[in-house]
Amino acid sequence: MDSVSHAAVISSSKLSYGGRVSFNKYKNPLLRSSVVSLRNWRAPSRNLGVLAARIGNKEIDFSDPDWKTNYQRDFERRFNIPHITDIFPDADPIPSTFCLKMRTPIMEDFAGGYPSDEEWHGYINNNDRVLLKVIHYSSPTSAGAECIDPNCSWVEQWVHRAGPREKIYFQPEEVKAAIVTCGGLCPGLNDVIRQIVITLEIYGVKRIVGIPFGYRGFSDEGLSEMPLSRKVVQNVHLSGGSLLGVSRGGPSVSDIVDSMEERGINMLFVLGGNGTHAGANAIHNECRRRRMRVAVVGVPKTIDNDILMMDKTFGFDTAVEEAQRAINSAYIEAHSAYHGIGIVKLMGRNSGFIAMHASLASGQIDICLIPEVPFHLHGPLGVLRHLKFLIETKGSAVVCVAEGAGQNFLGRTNATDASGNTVLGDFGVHIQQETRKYFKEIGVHADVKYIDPTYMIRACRANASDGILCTVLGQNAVHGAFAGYSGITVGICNTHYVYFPIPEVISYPRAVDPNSRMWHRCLTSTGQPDFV
Ligand SMILES: Nc1ncnc2c1ncn2[C@@H]1O[C@H](COP(=O)(O)OP(=O)(O)OP(=O)(O)O)[C@@H](O)[C@H]1O
Ligand SMILES: O=P(O)(O)OC[C@H]1O[C@](O)(CO)[C@@H](O)[C@@H]1O
Ligand SMILES: [Mg+2]
Repeated sequence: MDSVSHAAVISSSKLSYGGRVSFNKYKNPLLRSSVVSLRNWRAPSRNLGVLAARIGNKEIDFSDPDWKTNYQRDFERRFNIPHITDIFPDADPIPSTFCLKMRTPIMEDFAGGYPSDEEWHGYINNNDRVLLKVIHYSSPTSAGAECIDPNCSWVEQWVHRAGPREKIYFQPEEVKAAIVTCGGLCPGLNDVIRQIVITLEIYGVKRIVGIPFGYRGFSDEGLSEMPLSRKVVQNVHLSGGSLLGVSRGGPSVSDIVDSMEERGINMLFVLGGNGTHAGANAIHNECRRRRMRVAVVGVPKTIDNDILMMDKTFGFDTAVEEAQRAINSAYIEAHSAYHGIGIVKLMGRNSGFIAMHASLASGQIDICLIPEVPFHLHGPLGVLRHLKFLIETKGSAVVCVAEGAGQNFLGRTNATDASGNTVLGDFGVHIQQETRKYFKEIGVHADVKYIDPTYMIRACRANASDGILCTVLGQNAVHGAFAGYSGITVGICNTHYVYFPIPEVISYPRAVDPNSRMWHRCLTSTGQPDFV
């Protein structure tokens, strides 16, 4: 009897963004983004008696008639985005240099009394908010219900709307802006760089530089900053990768901030994943500690789509699209061979979003294995037995595995990369070998083909959908910095663009919820049984 693959939801790397997180039946990711422990909370049911939940340092007593108001107040506080006036209360804003010139309205067009040209300026008001959750679950047992209290009450939660403000807190001629790209590659990095530069220039910024090869570029002698302008970035989005280069590891936060001070950088745009954002937040805090008038703004970058609260991160769509070619090849190989089995391994260290979405998109996958959903390989309920069934009934099969799936079947290496991320074992190779062995043992012919397109799905140009996302995120990053915000990141939430405080989106990696509608849709599409 083999062991069951465990849900690898929390990275065991050195990155600890928000302390330890205890997972439980409670489904609301907002609650999970702090240390959450529930007391006297048993199951989502309407008829429970004493109820309380600990959220961060706060205890919620659901019998208190004001619990919702208090929760919302606390939520507002947590999702408040740091502003320059927090440390410089006397900082005076100036009218924005970002021009939103509208055409002169023709009165017939606005017969109902549309605002005049003066009133309709097109800027975002600082009090504008976007609703974080849009489903009003009528029951805690509703599919995918994300409840705060056991009755699954409706609690409005709002986050800050992104975009250009009427007043700005930086004189463009005094700005030196820097862009840095860290972590692994992701389609769309160049699109974001391009748009940040273009938008900065529209505000009137003349000094814009790229920091080469991630945070390392702040400290490594011999790596000099790259002057950026519209001319330099005009066509960079036509190719994949990062114009600036990427890296893992690098200098300490204090060395990075020393370097920023030396270079006179007062706007820093940081493109990266969880680790990079943890770094960006630490840089923001250090700048505040030193009372530097600086804006640090992140743009979440990960093909894995593992950042909390966002509809998606840029590069994810493209990665899913690129994965189609590998899946289709695996399908053709499997379908054309006698008892063909195609296996495709896709990226996704902690989260199976790429594998799940690529499987759904292709319609060619019979078995999708992701880190979040435990499974047996061997035994009567195991994956291999199901493969035998598929060979007997369909004649061929295609399997899609996420890189982080099935890690418990492999020996631990304890190896880490330069950023401290755990180096995973190769489950794709393992399942390929086990499949061959299994069919040999049972005396059934099987023609197993293994495709690992790992870097091919991210080392490519962004598709059109990601291109748009990158463009809007890049613009909003600049708007956020000029509006005086720092320690924030940009994202898309329920199709609207928003600013989040960094700690709230990186407290743990976002993962596929095995109870979600999307995972169930994937199962409906593949037709796979539970392998436990
Ligand atoms: N907790 C942290 N505090 C400060 N810096 C960090 C922290 N974690 C990671 N970093 C730095 O952030 C950079 C990128 O981290 P990492 O290699 O983990 O990639 P990432 O941003 O998570 O992107 P990817 O999605 O590609 O893994 C590295 O230079 C690393 O040193
Ligand atoms: O080989 P590299 O560059 O460290 O990147 C690999 C990692 O990048 C990721 O896509 C994360 O962004 C993981 O899924 C994968 O493990
Ligand atoms: Mg990471």
